[in-house]
Amino acid sequence: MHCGYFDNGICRSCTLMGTPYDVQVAGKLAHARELLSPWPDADWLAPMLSRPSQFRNRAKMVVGGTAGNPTLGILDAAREGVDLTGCGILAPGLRAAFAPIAAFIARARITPYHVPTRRGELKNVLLTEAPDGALMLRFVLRSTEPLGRIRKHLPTLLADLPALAVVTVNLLPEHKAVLEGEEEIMLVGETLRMRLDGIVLHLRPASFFQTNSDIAPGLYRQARDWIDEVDARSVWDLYCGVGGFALHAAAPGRSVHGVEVSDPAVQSARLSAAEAGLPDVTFSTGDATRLDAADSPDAVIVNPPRRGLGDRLCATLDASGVSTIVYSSCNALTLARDIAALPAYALKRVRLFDMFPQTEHYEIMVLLTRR
Ligand SMILES: C[S@@+](CC[C@H](N)C(=O)[O-])C[C@H]1O[C@@H](n2cnc3c(N)ncnc32)[C@H](O)[C@@H]1O
Repeated sequence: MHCGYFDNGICRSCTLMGTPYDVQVAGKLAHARELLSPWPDADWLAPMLSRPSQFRNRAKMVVGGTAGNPTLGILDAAREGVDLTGCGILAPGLRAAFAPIAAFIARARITPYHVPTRRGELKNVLLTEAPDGALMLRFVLRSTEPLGRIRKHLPTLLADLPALAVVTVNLLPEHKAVLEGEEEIMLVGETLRMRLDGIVLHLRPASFFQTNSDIAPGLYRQARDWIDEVDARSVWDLYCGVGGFALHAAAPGRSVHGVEVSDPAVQSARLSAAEAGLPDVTFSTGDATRLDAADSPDAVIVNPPRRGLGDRLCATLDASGVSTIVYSSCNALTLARDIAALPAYALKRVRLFDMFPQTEHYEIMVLLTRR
């Protein structure tokens, strides 16, 4: 894949842009093999490959320019807006939505936030596309000043962009280089329905979702297959987010319990389980690292953020009665560190999922069984 923004030095986010896709995947595999070389007996499954372009289901666009002529993209070295609406890794439905959104910003006179002068309101536009094309749009604002005009012009935006299922305003009053703030004002809808493999996962505005809607179901299927193989009767899904692993692992005679620190994500997961008619799939809000494995299940699925599980949870699991761990990670460095902290387990299988083409990042899933 080639990208004009990359070639012209406008955006360098995709660090592997221009490298042939097979070379990218070979490099990621070599990186993972090196990190997991202390466990040479592991069986490596063929990697799951992505389409190399148009795979991202989520756009995080920094807004620059003027109210009349906004840019959606990034900020340059001088902190001025640069348009990236033609970004080739974004799903086509996201790209098609940018023009109506920019027209709406102009119509509702929402002044983009200008970092050098700390003036203006609109900081970011966050857009997520469901596999069926439905969209969730979030305007990250410094204050509620434009809210009246947003409400007034919203019907026109909805007419221009009928795929919009959820529209919100997120408030980020601080001058911080973060994506979003704590407060969310719901304007249209509640959740985006992310249908994967026939299972609907309800996504609320600030919750995590895997960024590649083709790879995500492959990830969930792989975990379910390994759990099925050992015929686990009880399963925990730690760091469960909106419940993708848990809902896919559901089976007759099996109880699944998800634990997640974000309460809105847990509410979404519960809604999805109820709609799917799965009473044996339950969720609770909590800190996975503080779990007590006294009533340990047969199997545990873990999918932590980049920092990994850490010493405490590894020690709890290592001393538990859990026979199988399925560990899905977006950071093979912390994964390798955590496996080393789980000496009671043997690394049986490894599979790479190319969730993030054009970058050095990848998702990797391993099967660990108690020795
Ligand atoms: C990589 S995401 C995985 C989400 C989910 N497994 C999925 O497939 O969508 C990591 C999740 O861990 C949650 N999280 C972070 N720290 C946590 C903790 N200490 N205990 C429980 N959940 C945590 C985050 O809110 C986020 O939803």
